Amino acid sequence: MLKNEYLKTIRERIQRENPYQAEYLQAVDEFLPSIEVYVEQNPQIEENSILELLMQAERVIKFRVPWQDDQGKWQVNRGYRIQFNSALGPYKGGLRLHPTVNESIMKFLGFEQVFKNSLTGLPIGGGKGGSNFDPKGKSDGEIMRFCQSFMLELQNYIGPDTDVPAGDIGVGGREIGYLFGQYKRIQQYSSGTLTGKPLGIWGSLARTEATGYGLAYFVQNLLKDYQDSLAGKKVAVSGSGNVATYAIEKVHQLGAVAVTCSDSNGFIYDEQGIDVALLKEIKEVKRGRISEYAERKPSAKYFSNESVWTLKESYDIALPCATQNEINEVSAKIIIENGAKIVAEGANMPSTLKAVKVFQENGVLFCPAKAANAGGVAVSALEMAQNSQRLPWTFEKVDGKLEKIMEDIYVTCRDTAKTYGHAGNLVIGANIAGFARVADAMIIQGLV
Ligand SMILES: NC(=O)C1=CN([C@@H]2O[C@H](COP(=O)(O)OP(=O)(O)OC[C@H]3O[C@@H](n4cnc5c(N)ncnc54)[C@H](OP(=O)(O)O)[C@@H]3O)[C@@H](O)[C@H]2O)C=CC1
Ligand SMILES: O=C(O)CCC(=O)C(=O)O
Repeated sequence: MLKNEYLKTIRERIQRENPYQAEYLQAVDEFLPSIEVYVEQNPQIEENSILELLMQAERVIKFRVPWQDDQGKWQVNRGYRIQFNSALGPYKGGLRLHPTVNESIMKFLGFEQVFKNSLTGLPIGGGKGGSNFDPKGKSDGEIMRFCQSFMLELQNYIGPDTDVPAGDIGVGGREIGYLFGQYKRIQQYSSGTLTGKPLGIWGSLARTEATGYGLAYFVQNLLKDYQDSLAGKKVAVSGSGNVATYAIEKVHQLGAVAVTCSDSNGFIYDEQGIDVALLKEIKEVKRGRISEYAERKPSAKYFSNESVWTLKESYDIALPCATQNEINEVSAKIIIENGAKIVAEGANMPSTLKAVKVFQENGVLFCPAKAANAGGVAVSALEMAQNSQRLPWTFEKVDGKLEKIMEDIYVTCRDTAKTYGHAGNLVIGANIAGFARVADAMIIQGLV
């Protein structure tokens, strides 16, 4: 519950202006209470109407995306780009292709991206985009025609110093390649306009791995504070896409064993540890379903139409890496009963507000998405740097920088939480640290 009168008026206004945007309101309700102590100690925030300005996306772009399917029939989807805040640099954030995409989901993602990008310490503002186009079951030709049509509109609003989109759910190297090709046809060859590019068109080494690896580095830093490490830990992971796959790969490299993964049809429990090579073959090469994993690996059990978070088996760490609100109050309690001491969010907002409360009240070390999954966008910013320099860096160089950035983010969140009287609360640490830098930049620039 908010106590500060200024924050109450901000919350009421957001409710009035966005009455049906449940996900955006949820992200706001996670954020506002956690910066209360900072706002009370820093009167310049209210004096300069920083929150009135910040909570309003700078620009919300909505457009029609017509495309022809393989039967020659015209289909139409809705496209979005939310240019949320540019105080720290060009808008930066992924594009999501999923049938659930709507303005509320785009806005929650864009809003959180602002503070996440700020935490990286790199010169990037926050944005997000996407479409309710469903890539599942579509041919390469259909994906290409959709991406070309999407870019026909989007190209009006992006560029290496304006807005730099990348991937998210349903958008990987293939889609970024098609989007880039269309941008080049209409505008010019400008490699820094999109990140997450395939290596053949000047993507960065380690961008594919960055979000999942970064998540593991974040957890490793947290454990270090408790004189512990990932070695020997049992880890439950949800999802089987980009973030989940490389989180599993890195926790294995650091000596832990990940025993689960999932897609929207069910989940796998493999007591021997997820076989990452098999997972990549099924998901990245064949674009198949996770059920095939159990058909090919005798030690694996498949649970159809169930979430990982219904599993009742012991593990030490939970890494939700699929989608928003996949963990509710009930599953949070199951995770705690299973013995998890750490929950680190690879996906964006995978825990409901009630789930976060359950974790925090039960002493779980909870690592919020905007800090724990910032490795992806951080390496995207490094991709922009390489593109500007016109020089590719080695995998080791990028991965080394990623490791240091994740350590810095962890330390910043930990120390900020302590400074403001909430030691151990990484939600408060992440939100205050991310917000303070954006607010300062807005004031320096005359509030624009
Ligand atoms: N890619 C990146 O660099 C970053 C991604 N993220 C976040 O991480 C999460 C995963 O993204 P990413 O791995 O890139 O996406 P992918 O498209 O590669 O994978 C998404 C995974 O989540 C599952 N999933 C998606 N929607 C649902 C749903 N409604 N219910 C159950 N499962 C679902 C998918 O299953 P299925 O195939 O069945 O749909 C798939 O296994 C998202 O929240 C994203 O915003 C955060 C930071 C950076
Ligand atoms: O790499 C990027 O720019 C986008 C990453 C992203 O969408 C995210 O952090 O949620």
